[in-house]
Amino acid sequence: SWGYAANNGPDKWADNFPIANGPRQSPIDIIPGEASFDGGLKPLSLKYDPSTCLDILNNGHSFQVTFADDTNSSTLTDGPISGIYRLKQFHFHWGASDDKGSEHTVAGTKYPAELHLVHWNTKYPSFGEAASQPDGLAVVGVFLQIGDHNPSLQKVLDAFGAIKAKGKQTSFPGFDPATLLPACLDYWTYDGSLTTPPLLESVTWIVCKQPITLTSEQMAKFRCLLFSAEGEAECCMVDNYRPPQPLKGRSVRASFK
Ligand SMILES: NS(=O)(=O)c1ccc(B(O)O)cc1
Ligand SMILES: [Zn+2]
Repeated sequence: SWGYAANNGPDKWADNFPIANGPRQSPIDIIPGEASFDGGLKPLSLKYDPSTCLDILNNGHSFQVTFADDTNSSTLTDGPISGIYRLKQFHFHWGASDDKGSEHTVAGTKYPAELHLVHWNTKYPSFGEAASQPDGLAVVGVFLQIGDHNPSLQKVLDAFGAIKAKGKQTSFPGFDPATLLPACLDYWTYDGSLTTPPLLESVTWIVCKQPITLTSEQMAKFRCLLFSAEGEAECCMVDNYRPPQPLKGRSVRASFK
């Protein structure tokens, strides 16, 4: 099935997922000078309850931390969206070296990694239903850049020993994803898609301007995970990012001047 290798990677996804060439695909290159400030955009309201944090999983494409989404305990409201969106999971994309790894880029600049906090619109009965609707999902993207040690991220990295191979999962209680957010929540927003198959065009993207930091040693730990399952030839989980896609006439709005 799909992956990030030459034979099953982003350039091949259109074979099985023709929407890969659709009108609102993600990620994109964000050009700040071409984004239009929209004074009507509200500040993001992210309210997360650490008790909804369930487990951490290596799904063979990334690792993800999954949340209980049966109540409105961990939500995204305001910003560019209307209504209440529930946090379902967060995951990352990263490179084989610190000079690449993010999915969105900023005037061509690649960051070493990108965090995605995935939320679904509670006007629909479930994540699966929402994922097929044009206003079904809202993903908050946060860039990672090399700098100071990140104690919050270290808690996630410390769980990697239990999820090295594809399909491994372990309980991960009490983690507060708000500790992964930058101090400043200025953002760009545009209508886009999932960045992996099925590439559904159901995402309101909310990309934070300010990165969070981690050390190069912390970044190196991401690269110890495996795409491969136990017993298979080991394949390091790196370069699990889709490159920027054509804007196709879309507007990118900025919440800040
Ligand atoms: N990379 S992403 O945030 O666009 C994303 C989120 C969820 C899913 B999924 O649930 O299949 C796929 C991609
Ligand atoms: Zn993602």
